[in-house]
Amino acid sequence: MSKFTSLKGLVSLVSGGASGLGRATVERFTKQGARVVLCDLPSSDGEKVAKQMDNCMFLPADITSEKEVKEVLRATMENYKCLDVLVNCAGIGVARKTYSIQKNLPHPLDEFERVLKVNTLGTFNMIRQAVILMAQNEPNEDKARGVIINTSSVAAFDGQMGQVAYAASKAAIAGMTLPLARDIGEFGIRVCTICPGVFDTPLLAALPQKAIDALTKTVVFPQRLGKPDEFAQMCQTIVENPYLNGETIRLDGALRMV
Ligand SMILES: NC(=O)c1ccc[n+]([C@@H]2O[C@H](COP(=O)([O-])OP(=O)(O)OC[C@H]3O[C@@H](n4cnc5c(N)ncnc54)[C@H](O)[C@@H]3O)[C@@H](O)[C@H]2O)c1
Ligand SMILES: C[C@]12CC(=O)[C@H]3[C@@H](CCC4=CC(=O)CC[C@@]43C)[C@@H]1CC[C@@H]2C(=O)CO
Repeated sequence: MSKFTSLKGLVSLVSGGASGLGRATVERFTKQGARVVLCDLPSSDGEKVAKQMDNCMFLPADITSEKEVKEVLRATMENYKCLDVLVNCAGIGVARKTYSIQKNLPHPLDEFERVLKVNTLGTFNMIRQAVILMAQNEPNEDKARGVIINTSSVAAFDGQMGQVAYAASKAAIAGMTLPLARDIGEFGIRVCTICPGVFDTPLLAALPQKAIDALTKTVVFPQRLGKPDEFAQMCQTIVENPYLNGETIRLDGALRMV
């Protein structure tokens, strides 16, 4: 069977794999026979989560650290001799308006910088180093060597009040998709980005229940929160469809955040 027609045997690196959408992706990929490196912060549940799955190892790193990501990729090569798929799920959010008139305070610059650093710079740091490994792979009959999947958000297009930093960071990830595909297509590496709507994860759970209910009501159909495995299923689809490239895919039940 040609490589990338199924997840079986593929070496996959999932950032943010200790929680939420990333964890669901690790679970689905390992169940489908992939060998998975779970990358997450040292303070995360990464070790515990990896131990619960077959063919999964935890390699701690902060995705914003060039040195730590380099070590994760070195260890991936040492253990698995290659890297076929990268799924960038690691990310953070912050709720902060551009100016609080009550406190007479503008959005803290360091907070804006932190969100952009983790979400956008961290995603690119993973990509720029993973490409080096993927480009060494033996190509399949279609000359394919690797697949990269990024996580943006519907907030990239319908950012809500208080999401200026988050929306900027996610719009940048969506904006990177096509130029990345153009840059690394010559090496046989495809790049797609998923824009989730509202998914039932610990990140979302930080919202008050009333806010979650209000967001859920704005989903057209099915009117419910997305299941993390539905995100993971989209990742599997992207890997297994050789003609999907350079595309940003909304996965949101036709939600358009107000
Ligand atoms: N849950 C949603 O509704 C939703 C909607 C749209 C987009 N997203 C995006 O999907 C991704 C996953 O979200 P989630 O809901 O699963 O969140 P989550 O908080 O459950 O998981 C995020 C994971 O990323 C890890 N992480 C954070 N910063 C990191 C860093 N610097 N280095 C390494 N790991 C780091 C965290 O430790 C955590 O395990 C995020 O990028 C988020 O912005 C989520
Ligand atoms: C993920 C999303 C946007 C956010 O950043 C918020 C999150 C709900 C929980 C949050 C509480 C906060 O205090 C900070 C912001 C945030 C992490 C939102 C759920 C859906 C939003 C989204 O991106 C939809 O695609």
